[in-house]
Amino acid sequence: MAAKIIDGKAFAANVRERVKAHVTRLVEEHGVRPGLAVVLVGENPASEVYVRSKGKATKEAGMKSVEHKLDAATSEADLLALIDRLNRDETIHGILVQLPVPDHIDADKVLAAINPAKDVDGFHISNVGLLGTGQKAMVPCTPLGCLMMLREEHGSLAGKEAVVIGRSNIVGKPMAQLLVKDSCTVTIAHSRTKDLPGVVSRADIVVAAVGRPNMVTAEWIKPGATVIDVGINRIEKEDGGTRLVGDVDFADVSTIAGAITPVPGGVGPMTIACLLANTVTACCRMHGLAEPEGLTA
Ligand SMILES: NC(=O)C1=CN([C@@H]2O[C@H](COP(=O)(O)OP(=O)(O)OC[C@H]3O[C@@H](n4cnc5c(N)ncnc54)[C@H](OP(=O)(O)O)[C@@H]3O)[C@@H](O)[C@H]2O)C=CC1
Ligand SMILES: Nc1nc(=O)c2c([nH]1)NC[C@@H]1CN(c3ccc(C(=O)N[C@@H](CCC(=O)O)C(=O)O)cc3)C=[N+]21
Repeated sequence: MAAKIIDGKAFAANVRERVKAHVTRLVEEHGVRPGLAVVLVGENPASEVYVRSKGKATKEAGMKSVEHKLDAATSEADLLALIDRLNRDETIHGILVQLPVPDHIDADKVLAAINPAKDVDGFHISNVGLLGTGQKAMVPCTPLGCLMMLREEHGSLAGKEAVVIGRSNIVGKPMAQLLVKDSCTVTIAHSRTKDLPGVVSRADIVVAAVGRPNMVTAEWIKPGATVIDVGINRIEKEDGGTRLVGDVDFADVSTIAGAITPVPGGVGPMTIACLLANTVTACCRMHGLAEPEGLTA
């Protein structure tokens, strides 16, 4: 039987509506408007697309949106000075520095400079540590979006076998933490994993975050498993154009999976919706106001 296709775009639209409703309450009842600052260093066509769609979605949700586009040659000191200004700006509740940053800038140092309360990406070590110890944290947007879709699909995740392919700090590791927190039995696989197909075939839940087009095929998948495809890979078409594909061979895997996210239209839109949700959450925490329900981990 063909897999259910999880409509990330529709789910994200629903999350954005709920964010917008909460923003309206914050503005009307408390005179507070959540603000998000996105910082982009250098010219990266893909990053510019994301930054533009983040800005548009932020405004549509009724929030303040600020974009800082810095020259590729911007010094680390100048970037740190901008972050310091945004940290002290009371109209800004969320700060996101688009990754990757140019080689002459130390990304760890930049992330550590962001006020953890405004760290809507959840990349600051104090948020990483809070998440890892099961405390209230800012949770990275992509894994949070994946978790929301999995909870919607399954209700409780307790006792499920989950395999996360990829161990990056921005997707794989925080995804695994969230699944453990929801009582899954979690395996993290990576490039040195032996018998990856064998490991993946045990899973009730597969999250692929690798960056290799169509790597995961039907033979790896336990019948009925839920497959979340985080990968964003731009590949050449026969006609010379390009198209986006995930890390999962969608046509193949959807013949055996129980449910699957498409690329595009799956995890990507949820990432942006969760960024807005995190900005509202950060704003509420900063002002000691009630947080939106169902929009945090
Ligand atoms: N939809 C969205 O919102 C987002 C999508 N992405 C996409 O998700 C993908 C992953 O991103 P990110 O985590 O940043 O990528 P990284 O490159 O940081 O990490 C990739 C991971 O995949 C592992 N890996 C590489 N090759 C293999 C292999 N052959 N078998 C098993 N594991 C392998 C690597 O292992 P090792 O550690 O051993 O090198 C690494 O842990 C990319 O396509 C990216 O574009 C990312 C962020 C957001
Ligand atoms: N500090 C930081 N935080 C991030 O969250 C971050 C980052 N840096 N660097 C780059 C990655 C990538 N990322 C995506 C967001 C949305 C889509 C998205 O909306 N994708 C659409 C398609 C978009 C298109 O057509 O290009 C979809 O999958 O349907 C994809 C990828 C966030 N990232």
